[in-house]
Amino acid sequence: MGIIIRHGKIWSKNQWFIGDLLIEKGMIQAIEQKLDNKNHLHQVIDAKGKIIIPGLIDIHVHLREPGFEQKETIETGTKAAAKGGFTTIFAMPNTNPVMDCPDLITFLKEKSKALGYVKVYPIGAITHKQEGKELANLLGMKKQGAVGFSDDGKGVQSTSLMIKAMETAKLLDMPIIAHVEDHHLAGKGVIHMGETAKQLQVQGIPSEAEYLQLERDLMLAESTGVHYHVCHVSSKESVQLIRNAKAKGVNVTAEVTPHHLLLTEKDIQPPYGHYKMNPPLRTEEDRLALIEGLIDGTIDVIATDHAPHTEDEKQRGLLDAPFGIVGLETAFPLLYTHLVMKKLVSLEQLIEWVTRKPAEIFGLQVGEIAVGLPADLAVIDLEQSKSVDPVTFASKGKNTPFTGWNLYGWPVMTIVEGKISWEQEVENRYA
Ligand SMILES: NC(=O)N[C@@H](CC(=O)O)C(=O)O
Ligand SMILES: [Zn+2]
Ligand SMILES: [Zn+2]
Repeated sequence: MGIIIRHGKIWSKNQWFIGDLLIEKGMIQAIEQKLDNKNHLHQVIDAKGKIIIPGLIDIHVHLREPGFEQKETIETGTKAAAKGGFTTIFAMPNTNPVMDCPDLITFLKEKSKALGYVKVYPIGAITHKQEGKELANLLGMKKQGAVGFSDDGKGVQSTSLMIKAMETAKLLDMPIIAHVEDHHLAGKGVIHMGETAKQLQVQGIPSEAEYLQLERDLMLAESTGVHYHVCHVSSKESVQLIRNAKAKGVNVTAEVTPHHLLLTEKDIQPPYGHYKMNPPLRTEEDRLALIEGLIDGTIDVIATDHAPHTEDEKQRGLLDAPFGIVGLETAFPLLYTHLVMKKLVSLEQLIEWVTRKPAEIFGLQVGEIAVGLPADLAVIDLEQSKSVDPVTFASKGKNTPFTGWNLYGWPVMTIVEGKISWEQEVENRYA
């Protein structure tokens, strides 16, 4: 028995098609105007008025397990992903112990696969314990299924170590996924070094902390030829550096988060902890440069940097709260409501940045809807509106600055390899 999804507006091969879609054995078997359901063999789902798009892909997620299960677990994090319309995520290695060895890569792959909510690809650490002192076992982690290497949460301060990391990753044909941050320049800063930091009399993090290390890395990426991916770009200077590097043919790709696209330092308000993330929210000029960078292809994809923390930790206030906000369960509605509905970008562009593009830059065989491909799908109701309520999150992390925002474009069903992984109707029934 398979599934027929009827009357949906399907995004397939770069165009919209209104009709039926048949899923069997985990694969998309047919897309036609009308499919009949002989002998009622298949489960039928009515998707009239909804769009059916490739399952969303988030290449930057913190699942926190092992070690920080009070913030999130593989189970709650992958459930949150499914609820957000995601079918594939990359998990960052800043766990405890740090994912810096083959066994931990295997642990994450096996546990997430057994749970089955979404496909999880581990990112291994660049350096042993993310201490920035010696390279981790990159080859061993690749063999167990790591898709890239990152010391996310920290910048790699040592230039010589970064050269070694890039040379090794290049040999292994693996990407370096870089959190760029000069720790001396960032100092004890908590938000962007700008107007709001002045008003609140707190130390700021200058844009230089990001873009000077990025400039170093881009030169090294050019000389080593490695695929260098920049995490959570936040400043206009970084956008320009990436633009220039791409024009020179450097093998660089980049991501931006929904919060850096939609918020600035001016939005920072109590509870301050919910506006504290790394890199910080910057200025309106930076925000506009990020949108421009996306549109002109300088920035390739949108990734959430889903970074759950406990409410206790976040209530410690601006100075003492940890950096990071959640993102999986609000990403698509936020971007749809505030970029597409405001006509800054098209729906089709948005879909590209969260499906086909991330698959393309990391060589994944997902991100498209077509007959013969795995059935990884998100069904989305563009007309459904509701306000963000963290109490309803599947994630343990309730740390979002978007509480109360009224948004359109909520996922109603997520299908992973032909199985319904999350369904709004079922959840509502038991709520
Ligand atoms: N983004 C954040 O503010 N925090 C992330 C680390 C990171 O992505 O750099 C975290 O792990 O909490
Ligand atoms: Zn980071
Ligand atoms: Zn991160």
